Amino acid sequence: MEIVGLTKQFKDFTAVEELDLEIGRGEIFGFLGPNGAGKSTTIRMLLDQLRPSSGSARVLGLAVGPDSLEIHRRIGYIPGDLALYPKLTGIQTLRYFARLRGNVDWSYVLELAERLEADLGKKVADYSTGNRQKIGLIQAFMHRPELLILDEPNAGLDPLMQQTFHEMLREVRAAGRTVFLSSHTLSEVERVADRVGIIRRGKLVVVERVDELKRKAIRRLDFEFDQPVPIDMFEGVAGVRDAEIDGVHAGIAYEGSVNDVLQAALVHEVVNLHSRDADLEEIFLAFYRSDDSPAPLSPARTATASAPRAGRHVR
Ligand SMILES: Nc1ncnc2c1ncn2[C@@H]1O[C@H](COP(=O)(O)OP(=O)(O)OP(=O)(O)O)[C@@H](O)[C@H]1O
Repeated sequence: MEIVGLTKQFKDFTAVEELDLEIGRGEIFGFLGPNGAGKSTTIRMLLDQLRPSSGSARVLGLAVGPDSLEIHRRIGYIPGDLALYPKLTGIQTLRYFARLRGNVDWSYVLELAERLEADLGKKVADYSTGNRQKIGLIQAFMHRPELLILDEPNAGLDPLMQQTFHEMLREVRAAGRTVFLSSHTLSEVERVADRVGIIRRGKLVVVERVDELKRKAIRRLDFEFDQPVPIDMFEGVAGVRDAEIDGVHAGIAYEGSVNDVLQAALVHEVVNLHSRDADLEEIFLAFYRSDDSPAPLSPARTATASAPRAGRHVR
């Protein structure tokens, strides 16, 4: 998928501004942003449901606009506000979608329904949000599309079903097919996506590999030593952003490789060591902040800005 300068103006309000993005085949791309950031507007332009004010997009090598019929044939899609016929049962709904699509392997549909534990017997009107979403997922996956465009697909799924859904996404990737997954929750995207793009107030503020973001994030180590250690023992150690030394305890915030931190620590006898996860949340929150300050330029810079001041503290 290639998006170039995509812009949507609603009167004098710019919902999406000059969006550039390339997504490769076989990739799970997480499109993250707070409510109202412009995710659905972007997706609706990709689907040709909304005309861009300027810019263009190609999906599966085809031009959005002129080739949209062909694009729709080859993709699977869940809209943010999935509308289903309330009087049909789940199974009737899926048969209807399968007929529209043509060439759907019905045994695969039933397999998906079983994996997602979808209740197909009830009328859609009587469905819970989660079950409605399951029908949405099955219809998006049923024809094994080359590209899945999923707008907030996780809504209403319980944790177990989210896991099943993530497995399904990984299978899609393993088969060389592509996923464009919009979400406002970091934890979902972090678990499955190869790369993320964060959109804020219509602008793409960062596009980065998830593992790269994690690598750049601040991490924490808590040491316990067998005897009190000097308060300056981590001073000048590469990557150390903050050191809180309190007798036999040392809490270290660092970025990059852990080796230098460990080397500096092992000068003394370590009796206990606790490592805390990379604080990706901090990075994302910095991008999400809705104040009027300019968006951060890079995740590395954000991590630096949101990290405690370098130096040492004595409690
Ligand atoms: N038809 C429209 N006319 C005017 N403004 C609109 C229209 N559609 C969307 N917007 C505005 O564009 C902005 C982006 O909306 P969009 O639905 O793309 O956000 P989103 O990132 O999908 O958010 P959410 O997570 O809440 O679904 C919002 O401020 C919204 O009010």
